[in-house]
Amino acid sequence: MFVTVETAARTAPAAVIVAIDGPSGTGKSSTSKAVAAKLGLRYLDTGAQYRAITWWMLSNGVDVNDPAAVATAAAKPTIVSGTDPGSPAITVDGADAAGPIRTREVTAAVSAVSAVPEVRARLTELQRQIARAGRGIVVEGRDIGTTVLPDADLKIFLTASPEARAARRSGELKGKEATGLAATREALIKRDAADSGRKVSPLAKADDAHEVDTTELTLEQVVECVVTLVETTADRAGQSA
Ligand SMILES: Nc1ncnc2c1ncn2[C@@H]1O[C@H](COP(=O)(O)OP(=O)(O)OP(=O)(O)O)[C@@H](O)[C@H]1O
Ligand SMILES: Nc1ccn([C@@H]2O[C@H](COP(=O)(O)O)[C@@H](O)[C@H]2O)c(=O)n1
Repeated sequence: MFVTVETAARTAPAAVIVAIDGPSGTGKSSTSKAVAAKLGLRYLDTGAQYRAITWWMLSNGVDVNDPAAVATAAAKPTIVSGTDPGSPAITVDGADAAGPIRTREVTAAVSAVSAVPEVRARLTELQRQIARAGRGIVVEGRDIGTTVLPDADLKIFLTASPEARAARRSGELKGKEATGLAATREALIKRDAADSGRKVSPLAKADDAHEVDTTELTLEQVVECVVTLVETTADRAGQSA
């Protein structure tokens, strides 16, 4: 049963569990952080965990294209995720990994590592522990609604056209590792294809997820849409939100 908290800008059931999935660049992280902050919920970025384990593999000389080698090493790194939407943190063996996990090298290798069943089993268990460890939470990823938290109170599947996603990413990279729009578009399509095509818990929309096409929406409009869905879910459960 939900318990309502009234401390955030909007109110939400303290125990609500929200799963947000979707392809790369659809706005999962931005939306999840903003929704969690507005509703006083915790936030978990599961993509950061897959990036963190990938970074550890690369840093420790594990061949990321050798599934057996990745499987053997999967239990070795200690990954700790913060759940404050205002300052999402991630450490690997005690070291701050927030910066290194965002490099192009990690992005290029993460789909291969995340396809290894031993990696998924380990991180799925960690994600479930975090989700159940405290008050309500917004968890974002690729398989949250289908596999990690199939009993989530609310499931959202964000989409956007490849063109919109590439434009968003290119804007983000300006002045850093600047990449052309076409190359960015191809890279995200390739990563989505790998994530959708793997055998174990692929990127997929849960049957009971609400699909939100963000192509023509501002971030603020997407956040408002999801906050309203959380409130409606709470109302349906018989609580004020
Ligand atoms: N509705 C939107 N309109 C315009 N820009 C957006 C919108 N949503 C997110 N963005 C921007 O698009 C970029 C990608 O967003 P974000 O990182 O939240 O996506 P993501 O789905 O989490 O991506 P990934 O799965 O690759 O981590 C960011 O720069 C973000 O500010
Ligand atoms: N639940 C998840 C979340 C992520 N992945 C894999 O991690 C990659 C990086 O995710 P970002 O959200 O940080 O871009 C992603 O491409 C997937 O390979 C996953 O498998 N399951």
